[in-house]
Amino acid sequence: MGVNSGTGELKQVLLSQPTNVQKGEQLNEIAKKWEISTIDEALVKQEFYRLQTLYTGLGIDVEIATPAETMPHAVFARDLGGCVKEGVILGNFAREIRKSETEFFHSVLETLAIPIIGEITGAGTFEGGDFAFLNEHTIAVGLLDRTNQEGYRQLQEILEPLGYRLHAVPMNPDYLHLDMCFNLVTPDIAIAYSKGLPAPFLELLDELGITLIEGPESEVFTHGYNVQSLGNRQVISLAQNTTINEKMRQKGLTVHEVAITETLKLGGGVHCMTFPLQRL
Ligand SMILES: NC(=[NH2+])NCCC[C@H](N)C(=O)O
Repeated sequence: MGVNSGTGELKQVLLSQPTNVQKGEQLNEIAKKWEISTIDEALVKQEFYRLQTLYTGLGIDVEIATPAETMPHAVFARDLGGCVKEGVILGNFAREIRKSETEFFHSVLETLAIPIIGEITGAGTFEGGDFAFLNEHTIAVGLLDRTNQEGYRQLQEILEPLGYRLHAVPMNPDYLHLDMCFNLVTPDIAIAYSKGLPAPFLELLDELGITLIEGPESEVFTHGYNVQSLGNRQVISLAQNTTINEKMRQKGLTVHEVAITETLKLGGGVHCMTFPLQRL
């Protein structure tokens, strides 16, 4: 079980069914241009089903969580925490409306017999959208709108004794999470809004031999960088993001397109919706 990289072959994921999406509040700058009460829940459900079907069709096992109606943002299961090969580190949501998700996902993971190796607590906040493997031993942690210094410190306390090296990536909070700006798609290629990434992080990527497929700031807001790596040079990406999809194909990647537009209005995409449970 477990996840030992960001680009190993994806075998099992956790998705969380959308519920009551209009009852939330818009929590981030990316989502704020849409009035939440106008979001079409039936369409969001259809899109969820589309993603689920795509995963299943690709031979990836999908576990489905069914959150309570009080958890309109739980559809972004990624944010529950981080998964390494030893088990899951549960996060601590920064926004009040998402706090109850931790207990919910805790029980879901227990039911699935997934070990929980730590939890961020107290003044520390950490959301899984900020957690990115760079290689088997190196993990980048975004410090934007949701994960704070104390959350990062607690993560170090949990992961460094296990042999992981962590790197903080402070960025503009308007971009919400690291996974809105940066995603590794093969062991040595990432897609990124590079102008938004801090210089020490760009240097680290260079040292690790990771090259970038780059794009403009506007693609942060169209969820262009929020792709899901499947391993074996394959990714799931949004059908409408033709420019970034073409750039990935030019690098020899196989891009599986999914038609998701309505869910994006809540400020998350395919990567945010997917919590990887197992990669080989
Ligand atoms: N990993 C992500 N980028 N998640 C997006 C989360 C969006 C959600 N509406 C929130 O603001 O919390």
